[in-house]
Amino acid sequence: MATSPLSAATHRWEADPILTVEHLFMRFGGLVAVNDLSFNVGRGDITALIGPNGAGKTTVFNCITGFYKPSEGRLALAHNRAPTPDELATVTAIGERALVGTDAAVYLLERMPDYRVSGEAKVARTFQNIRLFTGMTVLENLMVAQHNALMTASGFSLKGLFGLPGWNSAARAATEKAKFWLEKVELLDRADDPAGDLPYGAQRRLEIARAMCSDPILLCLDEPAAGLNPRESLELNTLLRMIRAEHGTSILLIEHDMSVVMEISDHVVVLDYGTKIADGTPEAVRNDPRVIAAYLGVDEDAVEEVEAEIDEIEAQSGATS
Ligand SMILES: Nc1ncnc2c1ncn2[C@@H]1O[C@H](COP(=O)(O)OP(=O)(O)OP(=O)(O)O)[C@@H](O)[C@H]1O
Repeated sequence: MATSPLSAATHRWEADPILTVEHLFMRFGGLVAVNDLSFNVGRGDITALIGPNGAGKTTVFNCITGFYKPSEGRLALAHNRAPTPDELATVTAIGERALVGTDAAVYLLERMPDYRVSGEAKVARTFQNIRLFTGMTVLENLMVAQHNALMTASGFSLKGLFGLPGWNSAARAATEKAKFWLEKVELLDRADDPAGDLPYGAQRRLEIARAMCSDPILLCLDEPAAGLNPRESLELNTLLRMIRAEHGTSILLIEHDMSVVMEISDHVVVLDYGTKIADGTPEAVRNDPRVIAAYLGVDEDAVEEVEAEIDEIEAQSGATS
């Protein structure tokens, strides 16, 4: 993986973005669910997209992962290194969905259907409501996730039925990868059980394992901590840190659980009514009066009041330290 030299003052999402969202709009009839949204996801970062209910977070995920075609905007995903302005201008102008070079590639996700976003651009996602094949075994769920690789190995023919070597080795590799991820999410001993029999927290981990079986470079998780107890939330933090550290996978997550967001994120982007109201480190965002106002549900006039209160609290804590 190419890395950029980072000075202490530079954030990864500025110096080496893996995803650049520019002027994204999503309209449903008269409703503007996402309104001129721009932000970067840093390569190797854990980035959280947060905001009150109905702020537009899932809609942003649906645009990134090809489930929705955005009304306007550019979503550039960069493999290996960020594209130069020239490369970005070229791929935009020629109307192609990607510019693939020998050392790097850039994909314009707004031009791609969901199966290409996952298969070619290598973006995987999980959903707010768990979507496992509950009647299949835990292992089978991870094999299905590798369907594309196995189909390619089969030459889209009957090679698999005749046990030809290419297909056999691909099937072996898929089983090994599935077992690897089952071990990482501590579900190897449940491999042969129906996925629907797993407790809720384990099903959430299985979803993440399934997404990782497609070797994503960007993993998008929609509320991974929803419904987890505090111990399971801590285990989730450990799992996501491991995925980032050992696999270099960048992670973008939507999350309401602030203990997860503040604990593991490098970067937090805050939406309210489809508009970005804050973008920075967890510390900066936590103390941002607009964020506090949005979460407390106070109107704009009250923001200055909240700001003054924060200033006062900070002045007091500064005086006592
Ligand atoms: N397919 C759709 N058709 C019409 N309106 C939609 C559609 N999808 C989302 N919306 C609307 O867009 C707005 C943003 O919804 P979205 O689900 O993206 O918010 P969210 O921030 O993910 O909310 P939550 O935290 O509750 O999941 C809401 O007003 C929602 O009703």
